[in-house]
Amino acid sequence: MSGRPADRRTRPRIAVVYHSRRGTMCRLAAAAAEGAGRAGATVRLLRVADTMEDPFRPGPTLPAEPSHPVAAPEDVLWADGLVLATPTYFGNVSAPFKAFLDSTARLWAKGMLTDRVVTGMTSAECSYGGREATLLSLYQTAYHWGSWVLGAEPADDDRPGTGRNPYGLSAAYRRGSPPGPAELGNARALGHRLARITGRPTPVLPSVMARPTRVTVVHHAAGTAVRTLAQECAAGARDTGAQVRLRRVPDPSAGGPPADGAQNGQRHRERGTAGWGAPRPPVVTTEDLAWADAVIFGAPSRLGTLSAPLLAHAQSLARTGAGRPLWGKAASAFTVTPHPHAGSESALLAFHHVLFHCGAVVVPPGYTDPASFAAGGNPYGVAHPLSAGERPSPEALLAVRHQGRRTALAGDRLRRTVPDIGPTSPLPARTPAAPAGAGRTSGPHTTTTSLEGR
Ligand SMILES: Cc1cc2nc3c(=O)[nH]c(=O)nc-3n(C[C@H](O)[C@H](O)[C@H](O)COP(=O)(O)O)c2cc1C
Repeated sequence: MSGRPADRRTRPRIAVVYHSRRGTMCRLAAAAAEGAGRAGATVRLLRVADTMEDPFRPGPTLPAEPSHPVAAPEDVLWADGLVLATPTYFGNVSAPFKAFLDSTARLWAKGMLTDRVVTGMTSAECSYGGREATLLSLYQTAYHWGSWVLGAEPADDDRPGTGRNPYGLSAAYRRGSPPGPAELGNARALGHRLARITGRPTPVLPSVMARPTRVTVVHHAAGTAVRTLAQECAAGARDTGAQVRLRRVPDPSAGGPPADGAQNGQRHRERGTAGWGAPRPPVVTTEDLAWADAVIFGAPSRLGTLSAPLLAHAQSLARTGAGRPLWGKAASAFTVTPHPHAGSESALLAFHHVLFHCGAVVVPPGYTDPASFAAGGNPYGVAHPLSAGERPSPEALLAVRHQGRRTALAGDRLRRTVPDIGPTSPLPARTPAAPAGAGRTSGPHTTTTSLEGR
């Protein structure tokens, strides 16, 4: 991110891309665009093309909104940050929205979509009818782009009907009615937060900038493989000039019977020939997390999640209010699995959920370095299968070193933008409400006249 044009501009560019058939997502998208504009962003409010038949036509619709320009893949290229806004269809992204995401593949293949900051919004008829699943599936694409992913800020007083959700915004679809004021206010707040986080690094805060970036690598030191990856990851962070703390989580099960779901023989092999004889890093404290600008977690994968000791530690960080040690910080994870496909993806994705609850910005490796492809092409984080040997391959070591570097650089950038962002509450509408974007006529880089440039 540090080399991206946003560094040289005062205004971040935010694209709010939505699909809507009944008007809910259109209104939420307009609210997010308004919030981003109020944070000083240049905004494009765009709809995806929808040529598919509506299975419920004629359905109850809201009064028509002005037609917004149709999103093109180049809008993703243009943007520093994106709000991706799709209705929930069968617990997933709608087909027209997915078609838009897939249309970015040509730019992705050229490595041109990395390091955007992405957040998501959805609406669904049922409270628990797939809203979270839709937001999380939206982010799969963002991880593959190599984008950073931002959830919504969890609040102490979250109630049903506010749309707040640690993973983004998830509003109710109410037939024939627009989203409620709390939902719209939180959509504005999400757009606002995205724009602030995506924004230009603040050249002030000399006390912060005088020191190197700080990175903490926390791992469940279950065996040689995890420890080797953790050390290499720490070395990658140090490559950037960062100060690094290598820490381990306490493991109550060490020495006893496997109490945390270890799979056959895994715990024995994780200990490896190096055993516990090597100097062990200190046990992590909350201060190690509060101290850091970026945090990278590593652990063996067990039954599709990261191991219990690491999860227990991370879950203890997900408190709300001030003092959340991961809030607004860059974070990522790596893992060791018994076999390929025994959690290499699912354990990392599940761990991202915890990071969202902690308010962290998830910074996956994506395909931002050839090392990621060489190590198996896992965009969510490095995963080494123990069946390939106790010692991670040279490719895995290169990939995790890149992950350490990348997360450190993201932490460096975020520490310049995030500290002055206080907790957000719903942003009330402006009166008169900000107008929706007017049509674009001549291609993807033509502006939405009423929003862009405000
Ligand atoms: C094909 C289809 C699948 C849907 N699947 C779900 C679902 O899984 N869960 C749910 O609660 N609502 C579901 N809905 C309702 C939509 O979420 C609702 O129509 C949408 O949020 C309205 O957004 P819009 O007003 O922006 O078009 C579905 C609707 C359609 C057309």
